[in-house]
Amino acid sequence: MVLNALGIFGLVVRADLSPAAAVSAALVFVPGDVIKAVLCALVARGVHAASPGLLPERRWQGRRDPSYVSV
Ligand SMILES: O=C(O)CCCC[C@@H]1SC[C@@H]2NC(=O)N[C@@H]21
Repeated sequence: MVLNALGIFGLVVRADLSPAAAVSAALVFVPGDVIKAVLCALVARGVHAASPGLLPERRWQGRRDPSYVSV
């Protein structure tokens, strides 16, 4: 969605399209982008399930329960 927003901005500034025309041009990409995002999430979930230690453990940084900090 950030890329789409930047693309709309670019179309307005560089291609001299009206904002409405730029939005409608960018809408063409949205279905494919949603499919790609879902596939990416599924692949990331599979990778994380196969290698749970791949990412560093998140540490609680809040103040309500300092004993929650594990390291
Ligand atoms: O080739 C170009 O100059 C335009 C590339 C456009 C890429 C954008 S990124 C968001 C949207 N989703 C895509 O898959 N392609 C466009």
